[in-house]
Amino acid sequence: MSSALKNLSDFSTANLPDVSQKRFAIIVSEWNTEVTGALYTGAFDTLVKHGVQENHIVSAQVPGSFELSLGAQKFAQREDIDAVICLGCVIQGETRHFDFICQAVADGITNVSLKYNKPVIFGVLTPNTQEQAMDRAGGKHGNKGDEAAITAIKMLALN
Ligand SMILES: Nc1c(NC[C@H](O)[C@H](O)[C@H](O)CO)[nH]c(=O)[nH]c1=O
Ligand SMILES: CC(=O)[C@@H](O)COP(=O)(O)O
Repeated sequence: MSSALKNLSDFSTANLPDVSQKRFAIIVSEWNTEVTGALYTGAFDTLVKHGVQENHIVSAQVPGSFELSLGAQKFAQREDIDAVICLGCVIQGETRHFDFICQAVADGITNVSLKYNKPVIFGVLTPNTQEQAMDRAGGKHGNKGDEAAITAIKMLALN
């Protein structure tokens, strides 16, 4: 189902693991900060809502989504971090730069997750327009940050 028909904040919370002692890092891109800020709020609030202690959440900013992979790696390599959530918004421009960033960050985040055997969540919006972005950052299609946070929690159940 495409996100146009789905609410990103509508997910099952059945059988969630106890995350009261788990530690999370949230890495946020500074590009399109009005969008990524809303994603961050959604992710942070969702983690706390489902049992994560606020002082068990560390946050960091990177200049753009392309830098999310390295930012994620700096926290994924830490023994005191159980999962990493990457938040960004790459909006299509006039050139193919969009394509290179999106592919690089998707591949990079995947590689970090596999290298450190930890959940590193792709909470990156790749819309065509600012409106599409806002619709997915707390608008009519929910909040990708909520989805990223619950995904991190669910993946820790695999441990
Ligand atoms: N255009 C967007 C960017 N561009 C910047 C890159 O992410 C990167 O920081 C730069 O290429 C230097 O390495 N980043 C976004 O997150 N969103 C955009 O729409
Ligand atoms: C996704 C981007 O980097 C974008 O903002 C760049 O815009 P353009 O492709 O018009 O240079």
